[in-house]
Amino acid sequence: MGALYSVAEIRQAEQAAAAQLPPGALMQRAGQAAARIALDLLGGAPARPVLVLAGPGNNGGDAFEVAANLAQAGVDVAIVHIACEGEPSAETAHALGRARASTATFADSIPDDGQWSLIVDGLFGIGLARPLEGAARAMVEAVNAVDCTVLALDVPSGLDADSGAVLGPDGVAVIATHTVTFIGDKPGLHTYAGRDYAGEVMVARLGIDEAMMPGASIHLNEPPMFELAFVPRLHASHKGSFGDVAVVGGAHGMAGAPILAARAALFSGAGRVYVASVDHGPAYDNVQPELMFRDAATHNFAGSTVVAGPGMGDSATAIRILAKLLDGESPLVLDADAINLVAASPDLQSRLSARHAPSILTPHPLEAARLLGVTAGVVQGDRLEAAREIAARFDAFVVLKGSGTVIAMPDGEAAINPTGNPGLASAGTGDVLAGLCGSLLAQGWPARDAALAAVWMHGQAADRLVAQGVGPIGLTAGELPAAIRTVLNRMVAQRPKRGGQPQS
Ligand SMILES: NC(=O)C1=CN([C@@H]2O[C@H](COP(=O)(O)OP(=O)(O)OC[C@H]3O[C@@H](n4cnc5c(N)ncnc54)[C@H](OP(=O)(O)O)[C@@H]3O)[C@@H](O)[C@H]2O)[C@@H](O)CC1
Ligand SMILES: Nc1ncnc2c1ncn2[C@@H]1O[C@H](COP(=O)(O)OP(=O)(O)O)[C@@H](O)[C@H]1O
Ligand SMILES: [K+]
Repeated sequence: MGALYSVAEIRQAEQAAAAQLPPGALMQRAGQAAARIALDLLGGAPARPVLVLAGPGNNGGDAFEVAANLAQAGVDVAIVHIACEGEPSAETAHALGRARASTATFADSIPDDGQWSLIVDGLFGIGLARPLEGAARAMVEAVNAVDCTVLALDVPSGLDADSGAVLGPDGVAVIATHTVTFIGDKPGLHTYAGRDYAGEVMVARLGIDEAMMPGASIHLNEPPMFELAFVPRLHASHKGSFGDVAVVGGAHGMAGAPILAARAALFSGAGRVYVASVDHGPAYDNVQPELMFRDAATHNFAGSTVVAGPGMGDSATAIRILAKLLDGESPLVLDADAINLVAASPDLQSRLSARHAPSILTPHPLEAARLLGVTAGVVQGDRLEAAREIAARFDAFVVLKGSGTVIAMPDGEAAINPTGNPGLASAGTGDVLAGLCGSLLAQGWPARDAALAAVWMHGQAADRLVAQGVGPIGLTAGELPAAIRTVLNRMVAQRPKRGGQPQS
């Protein structure tokens, strides 16, 4: 499965492998793998030269190997090198010698009028220690101003491989169309700014055996992580077999938010779905008359999975209802205002931590920041750490939303979601996700699998809609439930077979 490794873990694997190999072997393999990908991207004899940017460290060494290999393959290559102040590593010095001995030419800076068939970014990799300044910064800005295919070596220069943040308050990083990353995949390529800067990510393992890699605690959220939880339905089933969901929210002026969550629950297979309004909500939904409407203050939630928060507001009634729900035994999804209410109340926080039934929290970065008592900038600067911290603090399953949503479990396991697109950046899509999480819980899914599958399907549904021309611009939250239903039924149909008795 798609393991993601921290920089520290990659360094550990690199050292273990290098100890068993001739000097420079890993860098040579990195150069060969990247040159193969570069030749594929060029797709035949290029009309224009390839520009290779080589930094002061070993990322620059990889770049020299790529340059030498491309030159050997008959490609016209120009190299711009930022030399290091001291001595380069032995393998980088060797790679530089190979590049100098090849037909590649060296220039002091990127020519203003240069036109390239491909730019190879070998400025900085996992050794990036501080924001880019001076010549390096100017070079990155020049690359980003050119409309050209850009292949980043290991990591787009300027991007933190652990967090997906661009280094520095006003930092810059290379916007690559493709990234070939070495030894193992890295979380920062898939979350926060990472998806925009890395482009398509390819992993070159450099011949390092899986067994030599450290056990990963972070994975890409892909179907093998959760697909066994999809169960085909038995003929001998009825609506009571698929659980009840009650969505609590809908303060004055916010009646639509719980309805979106409720529709998502209905379209993803919950047996019965209620909307419990905190503020005298509508009597029925004429688009989805299957939904049942109740008063949250008097509704009996026993036996239901509860999704609390969409449009819930912060009234005394909302706080009282939330306290009761936190003390109850129903599986809970807490979203939006329910998260804000918990963040503002040490009393609600201790009730949440003390729960025995599963809780899934679905904060966006600002809601997560309120829970942690920090700014949204701090959360975004290390999304994995923020999600894990909330999961540990409240013994809950956490979905930290945004590009590259992070899912963190109370036991420290974490995943980064690769599906979804900016079409989801519109009001109400989070309500749909909360309703989907609640629906899977109500159908008996373990909280871990429910959180992983809900996030993946929500993004996949948006990706399918965009592929059909429905978005990204103008995609509405209300269009998601039907698309989620299609994705879910496909997942059930494609689920790997498991022998044994029918499951009820
Ligand atoms: N070792 C191996 O077996 C393998 C390694 N591989 C490759 O090596 C890469 C890691 O190499 P690396 O450790 O040399 O770090 P790298 O990313 O080149 O940067 C360090 C240099 O940059 C400098 N520097 C840092 N930040 C800076 C800034 N903001 N502005 C200016 N300078 C800055 C820093 O200087 P210092 O901080 O020491 O002053 C140092 O000179 C890895 O990503 C992969 O591509 C592969 O070949 C596989 C085998
Ligand atoms: N640029 C993006 N790429 C991928 N997913 C996104 C993007 N922007 C938003 N999303 C997703 O859309 C949903 C938005 O949720 P939220 O911010 O709670 O909105 P709302 O409260 O309006 O429903 C989340 O699932 C989030 O991960
Ligand atoms: K790079």
